[in-house]
Amino acid sequence: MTRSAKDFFAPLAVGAPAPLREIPARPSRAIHFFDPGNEKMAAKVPQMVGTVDVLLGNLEDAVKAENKEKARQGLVDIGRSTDFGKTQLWTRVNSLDSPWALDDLTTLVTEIGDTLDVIMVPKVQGAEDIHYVDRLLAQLEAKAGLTKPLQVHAILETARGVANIEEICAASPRMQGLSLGPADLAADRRMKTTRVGGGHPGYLVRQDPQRDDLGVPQYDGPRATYQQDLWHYTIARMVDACAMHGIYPYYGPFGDIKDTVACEDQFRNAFLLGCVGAWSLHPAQIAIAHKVFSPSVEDVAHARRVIAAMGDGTGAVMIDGKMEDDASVKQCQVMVALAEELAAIDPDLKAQYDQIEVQA
Ligand SMILES: CC(=O)SCCNC(=O)CCNC(=O)[C@H](O)C(C)(C)COP(=O)(O)OP(=O)(O)OC[C@H]1O[C@@H](n2cnc3c(N)ncnc32)[C@H](O)[C@@H]1OP(=O)(O)O
Ligand SMILES: O=CC(=O)O
Ligand SMILES: [Mg+2]
Repeated sequence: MTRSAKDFFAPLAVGAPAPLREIPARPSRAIHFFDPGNEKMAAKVPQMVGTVDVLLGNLEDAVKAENKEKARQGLVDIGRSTDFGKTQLWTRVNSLDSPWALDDLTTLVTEIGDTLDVIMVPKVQGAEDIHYVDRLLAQLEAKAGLTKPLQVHAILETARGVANIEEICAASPRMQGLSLGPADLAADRRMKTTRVGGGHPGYLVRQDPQRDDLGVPQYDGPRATYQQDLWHYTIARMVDACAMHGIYPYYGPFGDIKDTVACEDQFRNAFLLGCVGAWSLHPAQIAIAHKVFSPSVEDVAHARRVIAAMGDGTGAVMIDGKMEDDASVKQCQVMVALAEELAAIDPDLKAQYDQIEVQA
């Protein structure tokens, strides 16, 4: 049964911290995955602090079954020994139907709960999964004496999860956001792909056939094709569900590490539709995500001009031949607010945005 509105912000265990009323808008352009049980990767984590918005210790898929405990302990060690500064530390625990999820949550919350910001829960099917995690986290927070509630991020990677997307977002005040999990989602939906995210050359639309002088279609003549985005529908649903509930949508993994161009395109589609970040699986993908999910200097300059010209934000003005009004100024405010959040943690970006004032 759904909790009453009054109970929604009450702690779910005696001694647990009060739930957040609002999810803080912290920059999270790249959520960088590392395997804490892989010595080489783990050794790089302290040097990566400050170079990426989020470092995520991954315990789920991509960690071999025999290494699950090692990865969990590796994350505890990293959490204890690293000063993360403004970089957030997230984890992805094993799925709730696995033999590891309970120990993942119990160990991480009690050992490094004060260092962790967000717990990513994979393969979320419905509100019941979030309710389970919500109560368990409250009990563990109380046990560990934590003063700040942990946030929860759900991966959308089952057909049932997509069908229940709104109730998942609404299930707990801990809900921070959703990520698209295109690999598991493709398998669960029985899509006929074998990739981790990105497009597919077979998913396309084809230009109509040219016609000859008599109007007869030339079916064997040249016709352009345009590859389509397999993920448009799901990302659009995520964006609406997240916006409705005051939480944040993210594109997930892009598995073709060498195809940096297509990765950038896929991330940009997600950014333009409303996502705030994407996963980085390899150090090479961090710069791509930072570039794509930071508004361009040109867009910020334009947005500031519109805001300045619109005064109190009502009415209509012409700028460079285009009509701007109450609705476009709101889009500009979204752009400028994001630029300000990012400038606060990224000195290079701040310098670029500050330059706009000089040129204006
Ligand atoms: C569908 C899903 O669930 S997606 C999420 C789960 N998947 C993951 O988390 C995958 C994470 N990434 C990886 O495991 C690796 O990047 C791989 C397997 C994709 C590629 O690894 P490699 O073949 O070693 O890549 P490559 O040789 O280019 O690595 C270069 C260096 O970067 C390091 N590196 C690679 N990936 C990472 C990473 N994610 N974080 C930190 N360092 C990394 C390597 O250890 C290597 O270090 P070295 O120069 O000291 O030897
Ligand atoms: O976990 C991510 C996915 O794409 O599956
Ligand atoms: Mg997955």
